[in-house]
Amino acid sequence: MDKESMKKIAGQEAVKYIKDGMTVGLGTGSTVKYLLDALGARVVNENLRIIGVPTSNRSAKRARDLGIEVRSIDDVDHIDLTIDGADQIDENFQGIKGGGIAHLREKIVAINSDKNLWIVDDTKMAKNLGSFPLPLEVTPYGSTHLLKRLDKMGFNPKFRTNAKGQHVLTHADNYIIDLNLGYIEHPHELEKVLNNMTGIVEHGLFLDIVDVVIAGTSEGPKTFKAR
Ligand SMILES: O=C[C@H](O)[C@H](O)[C@H](O)COP(=O)(O)O
Repeated sequence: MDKESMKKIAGQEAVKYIKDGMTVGLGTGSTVKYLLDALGARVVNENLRIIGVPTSNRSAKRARDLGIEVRSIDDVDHIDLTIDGADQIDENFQGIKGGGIAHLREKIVAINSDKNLWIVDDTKMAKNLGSFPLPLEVTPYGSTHLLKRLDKMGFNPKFRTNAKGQHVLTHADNYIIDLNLGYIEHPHELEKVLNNMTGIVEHGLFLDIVDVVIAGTSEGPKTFKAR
């Protein structure tokens, strides 16, 4: 089965966790797209009343187009459940996110949610993190010096650029540096190091955040309780 079909299976399974009246954080990415399609269908067919809190302009537009009511995080008093994609998930359900440059908003929404559910195709489930490059959102000011510092630390940093060689800009007009680490032996230690570095606005390590993971597999959806 191809990856798209596995993403679709995960998105369609996850929509079952959304109940009438909920405020739901809406993640970003190609897997979340399938969730939004399935959620839009429920809003129309079942007259489901939910409020969506999107983590990107892309998800906000898609949700609105599908008839899902959306509000900014600062206009809701709580979020019951957030459903998002992920780039890599290790055997302890720690994750890397930010492949689609949305991890700053995604982390803000995630830590303000009662529950977090991730949806992935099962090729993203790994023993360890690190084969997927770890994204950092960084302030443009001083970013060349930050890159040098990260390089000296052995983190193999690279600015993320577009086809024209220009910096990719985040929602907040920041840059992205990807760390090509290969293998992250101690994610919590790395998290502490990155949290303490001036100029890094947010990194894509999502540790101890997810509650449930749904992986789309060729045998159907597989659900894992992370905590
Ligand atoms: O910045 C983007 C997000 O963290 C996405 O959730 C992540 O990149 C997974 O996206 P996709 O479902 O497209 O692989």
